[in-house]
Amino acid sequence: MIQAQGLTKRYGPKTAVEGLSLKVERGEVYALLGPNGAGKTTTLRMLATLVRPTAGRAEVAGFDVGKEPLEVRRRLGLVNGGMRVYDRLTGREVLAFFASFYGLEGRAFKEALDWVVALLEMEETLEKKVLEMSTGMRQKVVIARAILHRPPVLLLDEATAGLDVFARRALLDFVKTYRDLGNTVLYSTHVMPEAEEVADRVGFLHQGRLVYEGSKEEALAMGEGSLERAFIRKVREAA
Ligand SMILES: Nc1ncnc2c1ncn2[C@@H]1O[C@H](COP(=O)(O)OP(=O)(O)OP(=O)(O)O)[C@@H](O)[C@H]1O
Repeated sequence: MIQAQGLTKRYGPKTAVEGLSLKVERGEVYALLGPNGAGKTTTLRMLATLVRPTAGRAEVAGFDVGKEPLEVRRRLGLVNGGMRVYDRLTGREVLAFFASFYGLEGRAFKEALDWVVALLEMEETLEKKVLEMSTGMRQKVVIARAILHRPPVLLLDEATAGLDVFARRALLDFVKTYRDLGNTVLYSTHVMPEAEEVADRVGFLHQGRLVYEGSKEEALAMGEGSLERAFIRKVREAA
């Protein structure tokens, strides 16, 4: 569902991502792991058609990110940590607003809303203003707006940043549920234990390069039970 070959992004003399190739299959959670500045955000933004690659190519759900960005956008959702929603609107109003971007109006909107409300258990957010919501409720609205169009591919970029323990738990459980519905999730984080919990496969990104890729089990075995140790080992080997 996600394929990248030689994906590269340079900002002037600075290389943010260098020759990145990866494949994520349907029904899989792929954790892209790396410290701040490793190139995770840039990679996700290229896949989401928000940043144009300097070189290389990528496809999402069979569509080229450079040549068919609208087809790609129809099939993916993006959640960034710390994403804001309009404080003065209710959950329902926020979702109606974003639904209109996807052409979901009238009956189609109602169906999408019913689906997302049941999936995220967020009935209580519908008539509440965002500024009156808990962090957890707000997070549900952020996720709901990203998946209203039922994208088969979901990109999450440091999505647990700033969440309290309840909201974080709900998000990790949601990732697994969304995967189990047959969707594909690219989960970017620097928090290794989160990847240990949700990932099927992992990729280690260091200074813009993918230095390792494998199943979570292989990576854990290499790190004697710890992804963190596996990551450090691969980064040292690549140096
Ligand atoms: N618009 C830009 N102009 C110049 N340099 C940039 C730009 N965007 C990112 N970079 C640089 O590219 C590198 C990779 O950044 P990126 O944000 O992709 O990393 P990251 O792994 O997502 O880290 P973080 O979690 O801190 O966002 C960093 O060195 C960053 O400073």
